[in-house]
Amino acid sequence: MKTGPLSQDPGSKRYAYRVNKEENRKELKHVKIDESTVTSTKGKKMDLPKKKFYRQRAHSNPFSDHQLEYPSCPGDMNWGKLYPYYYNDETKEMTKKVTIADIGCGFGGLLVDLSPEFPENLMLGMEIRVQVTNYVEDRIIALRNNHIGKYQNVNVIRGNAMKFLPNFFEKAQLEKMFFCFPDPHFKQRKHKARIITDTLLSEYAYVLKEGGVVYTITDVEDLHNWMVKHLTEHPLFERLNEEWETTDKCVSIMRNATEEGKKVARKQGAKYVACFKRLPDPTII
Ligand SMILES: C[S@@+](CC[C@H](N)C(=O)[O-])C[C@H]1O[C@@H](n2cnc3c(N)ncnc32)[C@H](O)[C@@H]1O
Repeated sequence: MKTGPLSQDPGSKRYAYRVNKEENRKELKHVKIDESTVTSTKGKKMDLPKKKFYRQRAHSNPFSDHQLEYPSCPGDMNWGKLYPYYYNDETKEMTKKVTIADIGCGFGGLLVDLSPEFPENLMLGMEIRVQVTNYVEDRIIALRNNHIGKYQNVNVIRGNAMKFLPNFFEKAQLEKMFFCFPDPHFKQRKHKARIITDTLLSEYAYVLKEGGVVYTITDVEDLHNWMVKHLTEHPLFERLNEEWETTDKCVSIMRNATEEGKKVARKQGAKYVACFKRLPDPTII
């Protein structure tokens, strides 16, 4: 499937918009945006990207070969490019690691709202669709440009979370993983494409630290029951109770921040939440 700007009609407004944004992205994506870069763009506020120019098919097959780029192991990843504020030029080391992941982050609303709430944490969105990832990158570039020093702790990569998670994260690296309004894959024969399955839960348990939390939210009751069943049956997760949910600030952010969550709210649909704690590894005798 062609998804780049060249797949569009070269005379269209969308084509021109995408080409322009692509140039801007190439120039600023990995730059440490500070006072000097803003001066070079003449101190102008940047417009936030417009979603209508990044439209793409709603679903991407998680089993197809997307020619994705991924590191052979977490240590091979160039994290300084994504979070230049946290890269020490002298030691050539990152000063922090990613501890929060938004799996299937869509248009990035959760990351943007979590960023100021967790200024000490680096957060990464992983998104499989190209244009949607481009949108989040452009959104972060504009936010960093318009609010100097802010939004430095969030970024996004195009990736398939069902295939390459341990290539990006070490064992026990993450504190929180969000699964917000994941694709429901309604038909029974498509259930294997759901992002919560027994096998994948073992991978999520691997990258989550003890006491870390998996957050799930959906408007599809059947999917909610599926996620609760699989997480409850998994030996390394334990459900957190409603009282915990009402006091945890991420739960209220997750209910309201994401684009899908807003859509559901507009339609006055139900939102089903379930959160699970990563248990300690059992002792092997
Ligand atoms: C229904 S949308 C929800 C987006 C966002 N979390 C929200 O709540 O607004 C699900 C997103 O997950 C992405 N996605 C699906 N499978 C994925 C995978 N294996 N790896 C990464 N992203 C995936 C889709 O492209 C889509 O943007």
